[in-house]
Amino acid sequence: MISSAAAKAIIKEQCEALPPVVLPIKQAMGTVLAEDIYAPVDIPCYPQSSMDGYAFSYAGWKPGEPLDLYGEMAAGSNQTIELIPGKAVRIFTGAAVPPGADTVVIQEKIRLEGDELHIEDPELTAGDNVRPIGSEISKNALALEKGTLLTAPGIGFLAGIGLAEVKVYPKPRVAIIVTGNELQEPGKPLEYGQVYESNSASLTAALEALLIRDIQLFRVADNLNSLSATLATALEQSDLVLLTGGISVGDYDFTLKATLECGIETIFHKIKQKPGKPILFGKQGQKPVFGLPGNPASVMTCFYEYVLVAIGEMQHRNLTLRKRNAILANTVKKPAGPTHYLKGYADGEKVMSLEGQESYKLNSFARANCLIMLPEECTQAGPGDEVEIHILPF
Ligand SMILES: Nc1nc2c(c(=O)[nH]1)N[C@H]1C(S)=C(S)[C@@H](COP(=O)(O)OP(=O)(O)OC[C@H]3O[C@@H](n4cnc5c(N)ncnc54)[C@H](O)[C@@H]3O)O[C@H]1N2
Ligand code: MOO
Repeated sequence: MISSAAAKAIIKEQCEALPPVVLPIKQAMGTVLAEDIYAPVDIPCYPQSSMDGYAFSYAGWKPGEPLDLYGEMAAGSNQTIELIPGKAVRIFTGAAVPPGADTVVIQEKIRLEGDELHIEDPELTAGDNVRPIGSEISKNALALEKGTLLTAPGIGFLAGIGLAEVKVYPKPRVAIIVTGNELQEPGKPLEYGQVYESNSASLTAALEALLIRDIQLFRVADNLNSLSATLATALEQSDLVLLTGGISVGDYDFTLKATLECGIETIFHKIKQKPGKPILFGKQGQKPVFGLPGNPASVMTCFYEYVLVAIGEMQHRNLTLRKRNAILANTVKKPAGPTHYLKGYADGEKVMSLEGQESYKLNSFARANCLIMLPEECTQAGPGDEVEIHILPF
């Protein structure tokens, strides 16, 4: 059985970025640029007033003397005014500062007497309140580098330089296959021996939090033929397959067999850890496949510790949970051997291991904001001890 750290390294090495696609920028949130972007135009592409006020030539003005008012420039106006020294044009924020003018005085700092404009701003200097051509970015300059994660402001920036689409590494299309005869849909009454199916809900929510929207859900009974057929379909229609359940050693656990029938190469099966020991990671060609142990807390732990690593590689970004050290507030015990991931709640420097760590329980996970990582050799840690925590992305 491999260690948790080795498993992460293998996933990172085995997964690769999906081929780049061109997307409308409004669909590119959370993707990573697959090319350098150069500005197609100067921004701003004309000298632009940053305030409501009056534009004039600073050199053509004698402080203390009034300027003659001459016309108006509103934002969006395309009229061409050539301003001669000694005159001032009424101007509004965003409007083009006309040729001949180079400075804007704000309207709070003037006095009007008929058509005479008296400037009452002793601090005013040449060029004030005017955004020069190309002052945000000049034409053909590098706007954003390949590898940049597109955030909301980043998308706005690209729109602001006039781009309608961008070449990015796309988000994966994900298939979730939940297996188990005992599973009942939430909202329906439970029969004897049934459990509510929750893995598809938690996985879908975790994927949607990454803005992954192309998610297909398959529910399959514990039957090798059905599972193999469903897995084959899922592989055809997605970039990443997540199975839950059926990966252990029971007579009705068919996940490993189905992956082999579908030509999936097993990269590893089982990690020296708790929860989630029987996890399987395989690939069909370049397509990653995870067999997640069915217990709901194992599914979530494996998603955040391992599946995120794979999705990050596929999207050309690092999605690994952020790590830091924290001071443990209570006592935890474990046998030497496996790495343990405990549901924890971190508050400032301190972290508390929550009640209810068994892998069938989500009630502690629902209140957690981190996972406490207890390394293989650790057998006990207590109040005041420093532990490594992995911050959950919510
Ligand atoms: N003899 C052994 N038995 C088990 C071992 C072992 O090493 N030897 N490992 C245990 C561990 S650890 C885990 S984890 C589980 C993993 O089992 P499977 O992946 O085969 O999962 P299932 O048996 O199908 O389900 C486990 C558990 O989770 C519930 N479940 C499954 N799917 C869902 C779902 N979609 N929503 C909610 N709950 C689900 C299922 O009802 C079971 O209670 O194996 C141990 N056994
Ligand atoms: O390691 Mo399995 O995930 O508890 O219960």
